[in-house]
Amino acid sequence: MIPVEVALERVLELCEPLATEMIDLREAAGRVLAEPATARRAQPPFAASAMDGYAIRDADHRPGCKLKVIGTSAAGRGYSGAVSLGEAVRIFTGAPVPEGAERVVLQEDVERDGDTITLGNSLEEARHVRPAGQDFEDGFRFHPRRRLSPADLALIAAMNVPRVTVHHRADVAILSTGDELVMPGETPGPDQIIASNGFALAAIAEEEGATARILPIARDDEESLRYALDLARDADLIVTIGGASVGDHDLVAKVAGSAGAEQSFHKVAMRPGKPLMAGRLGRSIMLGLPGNPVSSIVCGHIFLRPMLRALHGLPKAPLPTRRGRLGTDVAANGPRTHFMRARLSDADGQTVVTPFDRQGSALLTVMADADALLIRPAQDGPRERGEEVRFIPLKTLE
Ligand SMILES: Nc1nc2c(c(=O)[nH]1)N[C@H]1C(S)=C(S)[C@@H](COP(=O)(O)OP(=O)(O)OC[C@H]3O[C@@H](n4cnc5c(N)ncnc54)[C@H](O)[C@@H]3O)O[C@H]1N2
Ligand code: MOO
Repeated sequence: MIPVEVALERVLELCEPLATEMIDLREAAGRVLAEPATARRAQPPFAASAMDGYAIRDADHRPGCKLKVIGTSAAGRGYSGAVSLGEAVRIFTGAPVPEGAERVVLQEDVERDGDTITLGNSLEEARHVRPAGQDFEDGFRFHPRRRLSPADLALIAAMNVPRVTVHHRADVAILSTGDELVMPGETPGPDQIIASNGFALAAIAEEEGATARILPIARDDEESLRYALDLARDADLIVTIGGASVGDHDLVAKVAGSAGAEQSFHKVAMRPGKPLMAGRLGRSIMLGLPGNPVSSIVCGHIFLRPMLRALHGLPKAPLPTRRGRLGTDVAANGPRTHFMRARLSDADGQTVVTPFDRQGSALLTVMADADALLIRPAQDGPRERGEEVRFIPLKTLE
């Protein structure tokens, strides 16, 4: 058994950024730029008004000053002339500030009578002009090391960049193994259960921006497993579920090995998730997850997410952890890092992490309710309520 950190390093060694492709910006949400986007113009490209009002000279900015309105500058249709002393141009938010004008007075601060405006007594200090290039200059390079967010897309669009170069989405093939499994909606025999884990793993993969396909269930015989692995041979990542342990029917390592898989490791000092394995099979990376539902989902978070991030071009790193206070006493931990399913709450601005009483690796109801995985390091002693602990949030957007 190797420690979780070492196992993660090993799986990440298998993951290099995928090839790149150019796509329309409209398709780029959640993708990772493989090359910087370069602004093809400054923003704003001209000094622009930040308010609706009148563009005037600084020297005319006095209470009671009377100015002649000589034209209009609207967004998309500027005023081509210049503003001299004693003159003003009607201007709207986003419109180019005409030559000569140095500030914009709010329309609320003037009185207009025909073509004349009179500045009021309480004038604002602010110029209400956005200088050209205030947001970014022409040639500005943008290369965030994150999945493109809604704001990132708007920024790239504003840079007048309609297409971007990104890493391919990882193609993840998910393969459940076991004679006991049938798909939801089928009629299980008396000794059968529903293959549930693939749905969680596919969703985790898709949340990370990968495409996921759930392959037909492989039976507990070598031929069926070989056939299923063959269906997955074009995948970037093959995730097998079950058949990873030491039972007579746990054939994944054996069949993958005879198909030419190079195993990086098998068995990790973690709970749940001990019989995890990883390696390479042909052009694919292979991640063999234990069959117990909670084990497979926890391994999906701890290993699959960082692997997909690396394949998509993000830095190789464990999932970020956060700090909180224990909501209850916990007993000493054993030799494996324990990822305890836990609930988060808030007390006086501090996050409180309370592990569920029931931690069985077959309890999907508990896993589904968990807000976080409380991390209990291997061999950690007993801990008391209120002590600081680390956890991995699972439901970040709620
Ligand atoms: N003698 C030992 N027995 C076991 C050990 C061990 O070290 N020595 N490890 C235990 C641990 S820990 C785990 S975890 C499990 C994992 O075993 P496998 O990966 O071989 O998984 P299976 O035996 O195939 O299945 C375990 C469990 O999960 C159910 N399962 C499998 N696939 C799915 C699926 N896609 N959806 C829903 N449920 C699934 C399966 O029916 C079993 O109930 O081994 C322990 N045993
Ligand atoms: O490692 Mo198993 O995943 O404890 O249930």
